[in-house]
Formats: sequence, C-alpha cells, structure tokens
Amino acid sequence: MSAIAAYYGGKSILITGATGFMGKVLVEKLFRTSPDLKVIYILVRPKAGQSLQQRVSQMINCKLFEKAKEICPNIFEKIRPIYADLTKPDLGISKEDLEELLDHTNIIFHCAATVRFDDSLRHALQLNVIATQQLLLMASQMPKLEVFIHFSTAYANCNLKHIDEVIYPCSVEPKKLIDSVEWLDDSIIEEITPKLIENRPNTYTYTKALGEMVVYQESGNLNIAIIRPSIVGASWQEPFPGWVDNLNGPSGLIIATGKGFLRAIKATPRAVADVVPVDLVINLTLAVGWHTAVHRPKSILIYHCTSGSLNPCSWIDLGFQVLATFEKAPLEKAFRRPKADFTTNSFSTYLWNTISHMAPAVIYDFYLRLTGRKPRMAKLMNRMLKTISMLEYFINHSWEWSTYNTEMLMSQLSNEDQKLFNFDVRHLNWLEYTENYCIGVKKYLLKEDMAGIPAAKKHLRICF
Ligand SMILES: CCCCCCCCCCCCCCCC(=O)SCCNC(=O)CCNC(=O)[C@H](O)C(C)(C)COP(=O)(O)OP(=O)(O)OC[C@H]1O[C@@H](n2cnc3c(N)ncnc32)[C@H](O)[C@@H]1OP(=O)(O)O
Ligand SMILES: NC(=O)C1=CN([C@@H]2O[C@H](COP(=O)(O)OP(=O)(O)OC[C@H]3O[C@@H](n4cnc5c(N)ncnc54)[C@H](OP(=O)(O)O)[C@@H]3O)[C@@H](O)[C@H]2O)C=CC1
Repeated sequence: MSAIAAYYGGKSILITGATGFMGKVLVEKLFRTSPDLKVIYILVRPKAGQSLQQRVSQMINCKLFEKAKEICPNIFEKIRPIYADLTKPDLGISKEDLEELLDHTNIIFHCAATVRFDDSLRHALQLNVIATQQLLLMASQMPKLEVFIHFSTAYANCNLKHIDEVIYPCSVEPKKLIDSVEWLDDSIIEEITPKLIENRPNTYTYTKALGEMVVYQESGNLNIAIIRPSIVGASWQEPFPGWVDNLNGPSGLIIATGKGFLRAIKATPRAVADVVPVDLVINLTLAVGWHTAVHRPKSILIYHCTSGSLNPCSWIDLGFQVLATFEKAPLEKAFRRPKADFTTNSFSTYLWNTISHMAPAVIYDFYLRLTGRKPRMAKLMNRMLKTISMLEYFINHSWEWSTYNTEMLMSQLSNEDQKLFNFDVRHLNWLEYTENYCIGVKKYLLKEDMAGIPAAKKHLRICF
C-alpha cells in the first residue's frame, strides 16, 4: 500500500492555479492515485466569458484526464470550483465560500502565479507576493489544516551561481515594498523596477523570491514546504508521455524551431538545459505534501526539483534531439527547413536575426502582397524575436542547485512510493524524453494528426 496515496485519501484539498499547466497535472494525479480523496476545492476566476463550471468541464474533458476519469468516475462531484480572483482583496472569495474553506481544508497547494516575464512589478507583486500573504492568513485560520505547499521557482535566486535549499533575503523588505507600491505612481514603479530587481532578469523571478520571504515571515505555526522547479517541460511518463498545453518555457521555442521560424539562437551551447518533466515535479510535490504533514519538520524545508546536478543535458544536445525528431515527424506547413544554430555573441546574433529570420519573413510578406494576401510574417518574426530576448538569459547562464532535501526525501520513500511517485530524474533518458516532448507538442498543442507526416515531409522538400 502506498503511504503517499493513502495520506491523500479522505482529505479536503485546496488548490490555487489548478487550471494552469502544473495545476492540471496535480489535480489529475491526485484523482488517479487517491480516488477516495474527499474534495478538491479549486480557486478559479471566470475567463473568456466562461462560467466556473464551464472552465472545470473544459479542464476535466481534456485528454489528460482520461485515465483519471476511469479510475475515479465521480471526478465532477469531487471538484468544487470556488470563485476567486487573486488580485482582489481577500482573494475575491465570498463569505460563504470562505467559511466552507476555513472549516474543511486539510491541505493547500499554492500554484497560482503570474509566470510572465514582462509583467509590471505592481501586478507581479499582487499575484506572487500579496496573494501568497493573503492565502497564508487564510490558512492560519483553518483548524484542520495539516500542510501548506508553496510553489516557487529554482530561478527565484538566479542572481546567485550556487543555490542552496534555503530562503535568501531580498534587499528590500516585502512588506515595505507592498506598502510603497500602494501609493506610488505606475511610472515611478516602472522607473525603480530595474534597481529593485538588481541583477535578476525580470519581475517574475524577483517577486517569486519575495513570495518565499513572505512565506518565511508569515508562516507562524503553519506546516509549510516550498518546491522550486527549474524549467518545467512536457510529461515524461504520466499519465502518458509528451503532454503539454501551453507555450511557456521551451515549448514555444520547440514549435518555432519545428516550423522553421527559429533557426539560430544566442545560447551557451554546453550550458545545462535544466528542464524537468511536469509529472516528475508533481510526484515530488505530492511526496513533499505527505512527508511534511506526517513528519512536521521544525523549519520550512525547500526542495529543488532540477535535473542539472543529477542528469545533465546541454542546450546543444537538446537542440540536436529536437531537430532529429522533427526530421522523423515534421510539423505541418513549416515556413522553412528546421535548423538550430547557436550564436555566442551579439554581433553574430544580429547578423543571423537579419539574414536568417527577418529577411526571409520580409521576402515572404512581399510575395503575400503580390498575390493579394495580407502580409503577416514580419510581424510574427518580430514577436518571436521579442520572446527570445526574454528567454535568452536562461540559456546563457548556468546555475548549480543543491538537491539535499530532495534526495533525502527520495531515500525515505518505500519501494512502492518510489515507483508510484517517481521523481528520480536520473532515470530520465533525454533522447527519448525530447522525442516524446516534440511529438507531444505536435499532437496536444498544435493538434496535428500523425497521419499528416508524409505530407509534412513532402512539404519540407520544397522548403529552403
Ligand atoms: C531547439 C532549441 C530549443 C531551445 C529552448 C530554450 C528554452 C528556454 C526556456 C527558458 C525558460 C526559463 C523558465 C524559467 C522557469 C520559470 O520559473 S517560469 C515559467 C515559464 N514562463 C514563461 O515561459 C513565460 C514566458 N512568456 C512570457 O513572459 C510572454 O509570453 C512574453 C514572452 C513576454 C510575450 O508576451 P506578449 O508579447 O504579450 O505575448 P503573448 O500574448 O504572451 O503571446 C504572443 C504570441 O507569442 C506566442 N508565444 C508566447 N510565448 C511564447 C514562447 N515561449 N515561445 C514562442 N511563442 C510564444 C503566443 O502564442 C502568442 O501568439 P498568438 O497566440 O498571438 O499567435
Ligand atoms: N512552468 C514553469 O516552467 C515553472 C513554473 N513554476 C511555478 O509553478 C506554478 C505553476 O506554474 P504554471 O502552471 O506553469 O503556470 P500557468 O501560467 O500555467 O498557471 C497559472 C495559474 O494561476 C492562475 N491565476 C493567474 N492569475 C490569477 C488570478 N488573478 N486569480 C486566480 N488565479 C490566477 C491561472 O488561472 P487562469 O487559468 O484563470 O489563467 C492558472 O491556473 C507557479 O507558481 C510558477 O511560478 C516554477 C518553475 C517553473
């Protein structure tokens, strides 16, 4: 009998960010391994004119949940969507809903965040820091709460080279900053942002670091653990290989490469591509939840969920593997033949961007105009270059993360739990994983049919 699966049985679990990439995988795994759990409360905001119930239906009716629905046919009854908006006071939760949450919640997984690299400091603070603070306050009023799991990122302290499983202080107190942005004008906040984030690349990593400080400062008597994943990619094994549903992290760039838009990128070829599969992150999360609840460590433990120190893969190897997969299973209607050159300085990057990215786009737009169609390629290319400029920092630096707590936890699991909640990245075969990732991107993100591969190959023959 799995101790971890048994722990979640009969529990009332509150999840923020359940409609996001990681949140969905967390909900799915919980239902698949602990179908006897009592209820999962998910904090959801209405979006794109959809009601909460419609959002839940859309989530549960996607392919990811097929297996879980077989194992737990009453998933719909066990999910209780709660209207919430994490940018609002009291998280936008109604009084009645709040009472229900306070009375019943046993476990909290706090996944919600803004993961945008270009967010304003005000908005990133609101979601990644203030909402965390409010959720902790709510948690402190829950008599049945056993554990609070907070999702951070391995890059919260990307201003350091070696990162231990500890909380590092930021130069400005989160509370002081929160007070200040309340009365400061947006233009002034924008002006001071570079000074505040210091040598971090964006407000995301900075506010995730502040979020950790808030967790530390406001933990009170709560039983808390923090998970810090690095770059989260498609699923490795569960519930099936290659599942991914958004463009974040490497996924968007994998598509851009497969479609022949992105043919060169400024990167340190031998730097570690610290990607971790989403199912591995969720397995670790559930194991941490169980361990923290059962063993109640004296202080907040931080768990790095990274691959570089145990099973490293370089950006150049990843690039080759992506190209090799798209040779066997190309994406449909590629703009150009896939290629993945790595540039190492600003001048060659500028040259490549002009010759290999912008020039073909401008020429193609000219052709579209000549044939009476609307030009679109240069605009798309500019957008891609902007995205790359935001991600470049992460492919041109290297970090070392210690994984003492993660390894300690692994050694404490029974054989059965090590299999059912496998988070041992040493078993990951990068070649196989990357191939499944690219196929997953093709099937689940782009919704391309595998039967179209011969036509896609034929199309590539006429590409330049
Ligand atoms: C072969 C070699 C592989 C190498 C592979 C290297 C991977 C190297 C990853 C490092 C990654 C570190 C990750 C840290 C780990 C965390 O802790 S955080 C989690 C990761 N977070 C992210 O990845 C968020 C990054 N994205 C953003 O911040 C914003 O999307 C951007 C880049 C600022 C763009 O903002 P925007 O201009 O407002 O655009 P947005 O509305 O978001 O999207 C505009 C268009 O761009 C597209 N797009 C959005 N994101 C992407 C994307 N990532 N890629 C492509 N297109 C995209 C959208 O589809 C959209 O197209 P349309 O639907 O309009 O046709
Ligand atoms: N993906 C990655 O590579 C990594 C992610 N992480 C961390 O993991 C966690 C999950 O990330 P991921 O799943 O990728 O992120 P997603 O962007 O896929 O999901 C974010 C979730 O937060 C919710 N959310 C955002 N704003 C609000 C709001 N105002 N009110 C209520 N809910 C809101 C979103 O809801 P909605 O569906 O309505 O938009 C969504 O459910 C985050 O804390 C992130 O920092 C850490 C390392 C790497």
